[in-house]
Amino acid sequence: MTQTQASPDQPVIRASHLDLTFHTADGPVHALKDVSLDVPPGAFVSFIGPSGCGKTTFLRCIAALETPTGGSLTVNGMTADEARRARAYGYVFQAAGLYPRRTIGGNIRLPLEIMGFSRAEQAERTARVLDLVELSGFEKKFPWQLSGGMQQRASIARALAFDADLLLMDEPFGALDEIVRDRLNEELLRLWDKTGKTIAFVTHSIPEAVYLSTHIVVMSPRPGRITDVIESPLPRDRPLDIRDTPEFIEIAHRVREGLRAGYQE
Ligand SMILES: Nc1ncnc2c1ncn2[C@@H]1O[C@H](COP(=O)(O)OP(=O)(O)OP(=O)(O)O)[C@@H](O)[C@H]1O
Repeated sequence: MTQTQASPDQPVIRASHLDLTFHTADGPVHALKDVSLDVPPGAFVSFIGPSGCGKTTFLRCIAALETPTGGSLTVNGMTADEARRARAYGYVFQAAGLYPRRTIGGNIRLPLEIMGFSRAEQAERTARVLDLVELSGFEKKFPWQLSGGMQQRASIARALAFDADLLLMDEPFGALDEIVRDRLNEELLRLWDKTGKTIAFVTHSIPEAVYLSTHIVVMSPRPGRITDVIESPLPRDRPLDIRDTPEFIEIAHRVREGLRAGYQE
């Protein structure tokens, strides 16, 4: 079983002048343009930008689900393909995507079964990740017996189960109401703090990006470019009411300005 560990001084994600043009029947679609970014180990990086600016495409390049047409990309020092084979990341999608005929435990065990973990290790890992997302006791339930927020937590547990250093999350809480989203944001920060993982997180929400992140990457409308990378001065320990502080409001303002600048270029 290959588990990759990032070395302390090597970026987990390194994109250098990344470009991606889709060739479609209607002509070329330039999705990413000259995207350069280093994501250090343990960072929580949010990607924010208008619809269609290439946020998902960038995540899919990291996961080797798309192939860039220019520039270079490494994940833990490997090519995206190598990183995929080494299972260097877990991927959480907007929809929880749980198999309805499998229990929550069965869903979490599935990738572990495929990877050839022993039954004992599958059981140990499933219990540990269910505890991490506060779903202990729900292992034998089916997805339809859980609320949307709980399903999304189960999908996070599944992505955590093989213990990759990197978690890719594509608008995981976009479909949830604000109260549930707030709670899951708090839980995700706790989980990040506890596990020390690197997280790349796509969102449309400025408060969510500012609340969660150590780094906020602001992107422009298509072709997606990076217009600003904001390093957050907020402390690691963040109660929800930090959102009312002047520091928080100032960062949110800078994100908004970055988004606006992207439209004007
Ligand atoms: N497989 C594909 N073939 C052709 N065009 C594509 C493909 N995938 C994405 N695109 C286009 O590339 C651009 C970027 O799409 P992407 O989904 O990455 O944007 P996004 O920023 O994640 O958008 P949203 O916030 O709405 O999810 C869009 O114009 C989209 O239509």
